[in-house]
Amino acid sequence: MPAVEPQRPVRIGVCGLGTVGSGTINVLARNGNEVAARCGRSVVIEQVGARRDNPDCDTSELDVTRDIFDVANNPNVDILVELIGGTTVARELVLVAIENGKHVVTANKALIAEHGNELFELAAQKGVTIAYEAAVAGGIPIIKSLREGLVGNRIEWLAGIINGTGNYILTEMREKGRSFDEALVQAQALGYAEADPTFDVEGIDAAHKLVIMASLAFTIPLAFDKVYTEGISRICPEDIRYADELGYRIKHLGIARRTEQGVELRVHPTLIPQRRLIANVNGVMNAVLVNGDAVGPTLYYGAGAGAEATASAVIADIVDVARTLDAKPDQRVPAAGVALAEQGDTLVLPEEEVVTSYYLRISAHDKPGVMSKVATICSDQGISIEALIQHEPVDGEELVPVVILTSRAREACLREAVAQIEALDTIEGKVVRIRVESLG
Ligand SMILES: NC(=O)c1ccc[n+]([C@@H]2O[C@H](COP(=O)([O-])OP(=O)(O)OC[C@H]3O[C@@H](n4cnc5c(N)ncnc54)[C@H](O)[C@@H]3O)[C@@H](O)[C@H]2O)c1
Ligand SMILES: N[C@@H](CCO)C(=O)O
Ligand code: NA
Repeated sequence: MPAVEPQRPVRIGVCGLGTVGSGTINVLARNGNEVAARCGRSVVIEQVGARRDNPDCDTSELDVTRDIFDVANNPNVDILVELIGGTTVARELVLVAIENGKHVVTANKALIAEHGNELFELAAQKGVTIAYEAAVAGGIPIIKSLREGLVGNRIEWLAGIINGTGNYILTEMREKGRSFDEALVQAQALGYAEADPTFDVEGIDAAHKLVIMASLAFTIPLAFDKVYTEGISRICPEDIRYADELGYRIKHLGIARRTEQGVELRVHPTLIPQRRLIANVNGVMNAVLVNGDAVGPTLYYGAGAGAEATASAVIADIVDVARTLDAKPDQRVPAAGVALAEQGDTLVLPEEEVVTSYYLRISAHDKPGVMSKVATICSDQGISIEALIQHEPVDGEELVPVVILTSRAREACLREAVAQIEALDTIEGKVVRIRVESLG
């Protein structure tokens, strides 16, 4: 029998030596033998592009350049691993790498969500691949699941806790009574937050991840600008408490759903029943619930952020690319799950048309007839009240907090009802409203 040719090592160039870059180098150093066995060839770090050294990892034996474009232009690099973040220099870097015939592994959801259509197109023309497992839900192999594991299904909907920082903040507020700001500072110190943490708390990061999942689940182009996005910065401790009393948890969810009228793409705080597994996903952990017509509901759970958890996904992509390094491009799984010509249209349903139940919190003057006026306004909009709790006035004030759970209603009807309730002279201030999903 002829001897099997040993495969040459795969040579990677790592750009960015922050949380994920240093985690990737450390995990590769620790698990190099297992990784080599998985890919059938060793993985060699040919070059590192970093503005400065990072004391969290040892690069003393590596070729380090201060100009990341050296890596993109290095003829010995097979795979460029983009871990600098952002959408300007990162886009340029990835374009140059692809033009130079390199495969790309990236953890950058902003880049894929906002420029993925363009990058996938160029990669297809050049016969290279872009892998982005780390971009969604950190270490959880959700991209692999959507792109490969679930392809026998028509996916009806998915819903996920896909921002570790936000989930960490909501958990700290609920379990330890920490303030929003305190919990955010901690999440930043732990390396979970984006360079601009408003991306985490205002739902932009989750929107990036949601469109990537929706694109794979529904085989549609990426449509980041169509996502409805609401953050968690206005969630108050009393809403977390009242939700608990009603048997719910407040989670920041990304939801993608097919309807007959179009696709729903939305990120917002959501009350979900406490009995659901996903309601009990806490701290920096992420979870994605995917509902396929054949398999039914499946749940993916794990660390959504952090140096080594994210490195786990980056390295899985490196192995995937390395295994098919010598394959013909059409033998690889396409970056978008299907050839771009096979993608359908993205008709995203306007938010006003979305139908959900709502949690409403109203500050009412304790006078007779207030609640019957509220009930009439709701019923005129076709909304019924499923539960109502009247709380004790806060700190001896005259105002009484009233919490309502509504039936399912069109967003447009709910908005009209809220406007009319706010106009009542027996109601003070704005109505707090949070969507409710049963996820059943
Ligand atoms: N931190 C996480 O838990 C996590 C998880 C999943 C995905 N991500 C994504 O991974 C990427 C990196 O995130 P991070 O947390 O490691 O960020 P980070 O800020 O810790 O690291 C980024 C590094 O890139 C360097 N850099 C930026 N521009 C550069 C340039 N032009 N030249 C050279 N170096 C440059 C920075 O100096 C920094 O060291 C982002 O896209 C992020 O969204 C992060
Ligand atoms: N900032 C992101 C990192 C992982 O994508 C988060 O908190 O989930
Ligand atoms: Na992932």
